[in-house]
Formats: sequence, structure tokens, C-alpha cells
Amino acid sequence: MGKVSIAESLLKIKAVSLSLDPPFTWVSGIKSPIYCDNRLFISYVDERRKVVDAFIEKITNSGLEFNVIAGTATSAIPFAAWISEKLSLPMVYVRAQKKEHGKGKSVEGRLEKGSRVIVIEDLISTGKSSVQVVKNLREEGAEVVGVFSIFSYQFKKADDNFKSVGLSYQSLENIESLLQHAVEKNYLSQRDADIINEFRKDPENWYSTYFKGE
Ligand SMILES: O=P(O)(O)OC[C@H]1O[C@H](OP(=O)(O)OP(=O)(O)O)[C@H](O)[C@@H]1O
Ligand SMILES: O=C(O)c1cc(=O)[nH]c(=O)[nH]1
Repeated sequence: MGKVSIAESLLKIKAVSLSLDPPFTWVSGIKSPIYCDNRLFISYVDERRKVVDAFIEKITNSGLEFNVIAGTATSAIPFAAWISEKLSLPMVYVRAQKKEHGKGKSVEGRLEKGSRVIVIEDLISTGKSSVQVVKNLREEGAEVVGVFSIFSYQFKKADDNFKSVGLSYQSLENIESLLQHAVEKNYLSQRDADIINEFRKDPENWYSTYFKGE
């Protein structure tokens, strides 16, 4: 399973959308011309199997030792469930924010102190959500040994955020190879790819620079 086949899956199921004005607003507040909706995978059995198999291959090749799979809420929960089922390991899922009712928890499921946890995320933009999940797991006494995502925008901010917690992450697919594949296979025009590459240079200011003149 190579990167190209996950790029193909994302494009085939139309998980990648473009909109310049209005742009998409990301959880970080960034205004973006692109949105990658990995949630759509749950509706495509063959394609989601490729994702789960690719996760398992990457995780296994990492050589990391772990005994719990954690999914980030909400989009990564089904992937974590499929991976934990295939690896016959317990699973938890983790919200960035604690619940404000019920048991007030961030980590759901049974997490023993000292557990060695692999975090499954669907997508990393700034990395803020995943890093918060890492912190929440540590607060519960777990050791986070690795973070894996379907897709990454390869932002420096994400590297910096992960560095702040002494970790890095691995992704099945990233923006650079997705764009290359999309143009090669005529899913995207070179012009669209150029716009997205312009956005990648300065994500926080792209929209105000090009559309609002602020
Ligand atoms: O790297 P970041 O800048 O933190 O952004 C990435 C996060 O954004 C999306 O989650 P969203 O908040 O949309 O929630 P969802 O998983 O419930 O759909 C995505 O699923 C990641 O968790
Ligand atoms: O950063 C985000 O919120 C985000 C970006 C993206 O492309 N897809 C997504 O689900 N979330």
C-alpha cells in the first residue's frame, strides 16, 4: 500500500473539495481554499479498508510498542475502532475538551495508568487538536508512543506543536503528494493546485491577502 493509492481513494470518493470565496473555515479559524473530508470514508467499504490496512502497515513498520489504540473525537473514532479490532487491542477515544456534563471526561473507555498508546487522528492541520489529545491522555497517566493520521497539510506549525510535547507524527497521505497525484490524474487543474500551494505558503493570511485586501 503506497501513498498514491490513499490519494486516489481520497479523490475517488470526492473527499477533497475546493472553494475560494467563501473559503472553508477550519477548526483553527484558518480560512482555506481546500477541505479534506476523511469522514466520507466510512461510507465506502473498499476504500476505508485500504485506509485501515495502510494504518496497520505504517504502525507495524514503526516498530513502536503499544497496547492501546486511541481515536481522536470525532472523525478518527471509526478508524481507531477498525484498527483496534484488527490488532485485537483495547480502544479508547479522546475529546479535545472534557465533557461539561455526565462524568466530565475527555478520555472514554477504560485506560489503565502506564498504558502505551497509539493515537489515531484523521487529519492534521495545525496539530492543535492532536496535541491536546496527547496532553489529555498523559493527564490520565498514559504514555503516548505515536500519532498517526490519514492526512496532513505538512504545516510547520504542526511540527512545532508536536515538538512542544516531544513527539512527531506520521501520515498516510499529505498535501504535496495529493496535489501531485490530483493534477497527474486530472482531478485538479494545475491552476487549482497553484492556488492551494499559494495558500500553503501563508495559511493564516491567504484569504485576507487575496480576497479581502485587509
Ligand atoms: O490540526 P488541527 O488544526 O487541530 O485540525 C485538525 C482537526 O480538525 C478536524 O476536526 P474537527 O474539529 O472538525 O472535529 P471532528 O473530528 O469532530 O469532525 C480534524 O478531524 C482534526 O481533528
Ligand atoms: O483544519 C480543519 O479543521 C480541517 C481541515 C480539513 O481539510 N478537513 C477537516 O476535516 N478539518
